[in-house]
Amino acid sequence: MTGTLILLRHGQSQWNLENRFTGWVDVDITPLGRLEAEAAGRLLLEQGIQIDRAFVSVLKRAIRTLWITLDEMDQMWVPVEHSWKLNERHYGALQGLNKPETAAKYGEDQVLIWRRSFDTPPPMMAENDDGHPGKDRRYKNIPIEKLPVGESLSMTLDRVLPYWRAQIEPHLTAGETILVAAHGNSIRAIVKHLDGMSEEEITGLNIPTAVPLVYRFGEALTVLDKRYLGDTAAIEAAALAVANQGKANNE
Ligand SMILES: O=C(O)[C@@H](CO)OP(=O)(O)O
Repeated sequence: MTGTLILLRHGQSQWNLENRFTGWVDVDITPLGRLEAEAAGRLLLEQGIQIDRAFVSVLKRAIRTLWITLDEMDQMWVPVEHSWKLNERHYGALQGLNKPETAAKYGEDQVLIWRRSFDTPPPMMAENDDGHPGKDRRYKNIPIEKLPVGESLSMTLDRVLPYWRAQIEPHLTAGETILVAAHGNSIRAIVKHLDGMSEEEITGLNIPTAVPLVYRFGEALTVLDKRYLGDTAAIEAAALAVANQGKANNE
């Protein structure tokens, strides 16, 4: 038996609430998002899970979710590594736009392609946009040509996977229990890899906010089992609500 992995999407963010494309915009979690993160911590605690190490993006909605979850578990002392490689996919020129309004303007089919197709990127952010990651101090050590201005899920996977292999996998192989606090689409990229999902299958996967997804691994990191912690019907309803965020009439 080797390690255990917990994948945790951040709690509800202000732009989840407003239903806006978020990507790399650093919005915080809402009061409900904080409660969701506390509930995630309680679920992990009930399972007696002891975290050895945590990994998190450099976006505050994931960082704060991690803090609250670890606080609830009284395990705030665990080593934490931050990396932009775990950031949400960059949503390019869509960032900030309201999803139902975008669906009303461009059609639900187009929005579904932008949100869930494997390899169609969103329209790119302009190089001179004030929100360009090259203008953000937290990315100053990353060569400008490596900073995305819009990513498909495939492009997200291309930056998540080398990080996963180099930084996270060795700890699982060593038998550690790892918590990864990240985002809907960076988690979808990891799940696609772990479950060997096809490009078709991954289009149907939606990750609910702040529900711990626990993987247990056997030799050579084969997946022994995978399950969400919590009430199955509520989790399915939450995933469906995420899927429906791209509908034109979704308020
Ligand atoms: O807007 C985003 O950054 C993501 C996650 O909230 O949305 P979607 O589910 O549409 O990929």
